[in-house]
Amino acid sequence: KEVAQQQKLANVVILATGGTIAGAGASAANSATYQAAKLGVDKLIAGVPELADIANVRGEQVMQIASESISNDDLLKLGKRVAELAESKDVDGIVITHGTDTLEETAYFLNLVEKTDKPIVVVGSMRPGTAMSADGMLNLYNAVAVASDKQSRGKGVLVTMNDEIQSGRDVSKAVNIKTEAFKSAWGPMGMVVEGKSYWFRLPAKRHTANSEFDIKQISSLPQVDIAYGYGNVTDTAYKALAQGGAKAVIHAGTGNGSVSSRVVPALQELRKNGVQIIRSSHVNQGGFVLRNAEQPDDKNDWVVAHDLNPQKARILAMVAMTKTQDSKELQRIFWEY
Ligand SMILES: NC(=O)C[C@H](N)C(=O)O
Repeated sequence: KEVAQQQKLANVVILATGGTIAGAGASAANSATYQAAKLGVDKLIAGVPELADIANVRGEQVMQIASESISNDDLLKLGKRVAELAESKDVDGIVITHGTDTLEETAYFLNLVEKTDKPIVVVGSMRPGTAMSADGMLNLYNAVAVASDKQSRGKGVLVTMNDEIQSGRDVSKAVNIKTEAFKSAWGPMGMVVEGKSYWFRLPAKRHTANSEFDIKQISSLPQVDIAYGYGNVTDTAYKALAQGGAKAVIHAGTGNGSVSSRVVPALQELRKNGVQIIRSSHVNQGGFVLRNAEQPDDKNDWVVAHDLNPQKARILAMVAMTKTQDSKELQRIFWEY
């Protein structure tokens, strides 16, 4: 009977990378003071015995770090392992446990480069497993439930936090002290309740199997950096980033990606020297940057990030620049993904 049950269940691999979901604090009262990336994947799985009721789960430790320390090389390593597993006949879905600080970046990266329809779900937690009302167990259970569900196929990389199913493209960490931490300007795609998913929306942007990018063809990512716009800003950071070797600078601009008159000449100069300038917005919910609004992008040969926040714009710029150095191509890619 047990064998028959196992045959019916989906095979889900949990790739663990660290983060608070693998964190531990000194006392149950420590919900914010703790060390991330302490528990191994086997302990995470053993902590949620109910996983065995919804999937045949096995774990792999890909790395063990807090997500603020994730590098481009780490992204490539994780991305390549996900691609290998997605090609394997006996894998139906993949869950990635991840710190929440850069979870939105990794989820978007995978959304761009994994050529598969199989569910890929990225999940984290806001409290360590040792804390009262820890959220990691339920988030992980929900992630495995969504990764096991045939309905999750072809919907791009997903994020399950706080009972919501979010698009890995749209979602962003919006609050850092609540378990309701992840928001998307365009709303969640669905809900997951007691292991069952309820879907309401589909992503309109290109992703995964329909993407022109393939992790198997990417061996390194170009350096792309971000500089922040604010009152009284100077051009020092922008120039320093270019001097440090940035191939593109994301302008984390005020409002609709507006650029201070003190910074405009430096950005025009950088562009003349071959650095791509990409205007994004650092407004918290729903930045929306349009070409030639606020700045003459056609004249300056700059690119706009549209609704992508600066950290997501960095991911797309890096991936796109593995294929093209042409600003018009870059802009097309920013509209399509
Ligand atoms: N909640 C978290 O996971 C935060 C942690 N600093 C991380 O991103 O790894």
